[in-house]
Amino acid sequence: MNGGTATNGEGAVSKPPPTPSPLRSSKYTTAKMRILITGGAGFIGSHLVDRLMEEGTNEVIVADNFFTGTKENLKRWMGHPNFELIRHDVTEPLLVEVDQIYHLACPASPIFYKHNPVKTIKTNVMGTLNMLGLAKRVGARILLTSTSEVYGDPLEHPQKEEYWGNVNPIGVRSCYDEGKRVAETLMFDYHRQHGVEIRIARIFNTYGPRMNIDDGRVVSNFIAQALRGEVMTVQAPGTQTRSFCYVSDMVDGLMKLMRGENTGPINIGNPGEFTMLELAEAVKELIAPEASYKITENTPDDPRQRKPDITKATKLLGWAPTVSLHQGLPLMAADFAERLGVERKTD
Ligand SMILES: O=c1ccn([C@@H]2O[C@H](COP(=O)(O)OP(=O)(O)O[C@H]3OC[C@@H](O)[C@H](O)[C@H]3O)[C@@H](O)[C@H]2O)c(=O)[nH]1
Repeated sequence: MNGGTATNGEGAVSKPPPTPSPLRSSKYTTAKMRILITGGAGFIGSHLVDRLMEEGTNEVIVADNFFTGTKENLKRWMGHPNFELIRHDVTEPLLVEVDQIYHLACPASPIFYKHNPVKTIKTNVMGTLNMLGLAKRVGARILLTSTSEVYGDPLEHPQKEEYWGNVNPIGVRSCYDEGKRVAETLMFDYHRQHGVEIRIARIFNTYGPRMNIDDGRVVSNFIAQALRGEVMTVQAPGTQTRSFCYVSDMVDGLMKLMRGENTGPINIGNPGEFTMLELAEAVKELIAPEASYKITENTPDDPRQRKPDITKATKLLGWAPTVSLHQGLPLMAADFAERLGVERKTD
């Protein structure tokens, strides 16, 4: 918990955060931590819920508006005494007494976040303001899942946290990348002005079981297409690169960041870098040798390269990814095949 006073960076001291209700430490409470996860019904959020619930000592509250998340992802925990699910949109204020907030809520697939850009930027700006207001009121530590998209179409490669990015402020991706940049600003202003304990993760492309099958992102598209016997759609030119992190590694990094002493921002991602053509080849090799691909039209402002420098995560959090793309793709394909009802040859 956030115990003492904090300086606002200009020498002034802000008020100490409120102490939790005395009932929280009564003998009837078995949970050590009460943790709110916004977007907890989504892909990364639900894996984080699993990890926190499996620890057995946490009470987990999920707030989700189910725009891209689903109850299905959480069905394992429904009815568990340490678990609560609230249908809630973070653009509205939320009042719950918690110790930690993992603030993940926001559509993350470009086709979804561009679908209603005004809503996306509201989610990033008002949603983060609301969660910071909550953190301030109850003295909770808050972690924001920011994104590699804050680096835009990066002119430095690989991307270090010190790089300020190359972002188009009026483009079709701006609702997301500028939205997350403002969210980071809000986090630091609440930290400096009000002493809120913040953590910022810049997460790079993440994949794994439970991604929406028609999510629109590249790994889910290629796997779903390969399993359905469709042609994989490599968007031009195909030489653009991404670095793909398996979801269990991502969750591990987020938890280490939340529990460590560094505010961040810290890059969490797998530095293995692949062109989209190489990714299509890997899906062919590992999942469906008969699959084929075609080059299709790309969308505006698509970053040409992306690869995290994870020196900070390694040094400050003792974190590094453990699952390679070649190990992770078949695990995700098994989940997709099951959900699609596709029989796969296992020889
Ligand atoms: O079917 C497809 C989909 C996408 N692509 C390409 O694959 C690359 C990656 O695209 P994705 O849609 O998966 O994701 P992006 O890297 O553009 O954005 C992502 O960045 C990091 C996170 O914050 C978000 O998950 C998301 O915004 C792009 O170059 C895109 O052109 C394809 O080649 N084929």
